[in-house]
Amino acid sequence: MRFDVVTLFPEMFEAARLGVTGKALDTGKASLKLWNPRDYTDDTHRTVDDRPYGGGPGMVMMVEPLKAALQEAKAAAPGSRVIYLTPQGQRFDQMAAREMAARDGMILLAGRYEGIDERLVDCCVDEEWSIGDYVLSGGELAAMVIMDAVTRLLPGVLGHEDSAQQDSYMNGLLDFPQYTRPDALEGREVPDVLLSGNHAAIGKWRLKQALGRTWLRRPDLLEQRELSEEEQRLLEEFIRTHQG
Ligand SMILES: Nc1nonc1C(=O)N1CCN(Cc2ccccn2)CC1
Repeated sequence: MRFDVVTLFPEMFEAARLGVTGKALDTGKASLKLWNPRDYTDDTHRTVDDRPYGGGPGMVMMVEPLKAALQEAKAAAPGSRVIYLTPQGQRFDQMAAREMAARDGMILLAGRYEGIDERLVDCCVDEEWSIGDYVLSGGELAAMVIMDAVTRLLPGVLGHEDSAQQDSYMNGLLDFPQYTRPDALEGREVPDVLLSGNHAAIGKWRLKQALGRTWLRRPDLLEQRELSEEEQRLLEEFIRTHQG
């Protein structure tokens, strides 16, 4: 997976060199190249923003430096589609992450200021994606969210047990509660079943908790998910005990 990112703040992507994404980069399962429009300016102040036609607050990313950086990235990654991070984009989710993880690469365009010139979107952007309905200071964090979610899905990046956990977590349910030492914390005990060593009972307890939590917190997810007979029974059991 080749990630190319057009950004005015390449330093932010040092964070991608840590943890799971850092290991994926170190082992060559992913690569990251940054393209800074400021390197494509030709004035002494290295200007990268300009005033919007029509007036109004804020600045827009200047066309020429951005276009030059984007063209270089496209030349270096000819097969990669250009993704523009913007609140106006389609909502990114796990299904989108899975689809993107199957690609050879992507060029992520991280905008700052009030955005980019619409003619650049028309000529050079293939897809617009949003990570949620809130306004960030730029597209860099959104780009890193997508890079992280996609990288975790690349073959060999997560260990087998992690990817199994990832699958269980994302099988359309919220995660079950997690516990670790000590087994008693200020009078609060770890559920006995988790200390029992009975893996069948532990699995059943975890599935019931995942179903129950999803019912309580994200009933919308349950509506999209077929339940097996056992899952239906476990959920009904959870609801009965929850309602007392
Ligand atoms: N939410 C999000 N999910 O992806 N990106 C965001 C996000 O908030 N931002 C902040 C504004 N930036 C610049 C901008 C401003 C206006 C129009 C287009 N671009 C883009 C990235």
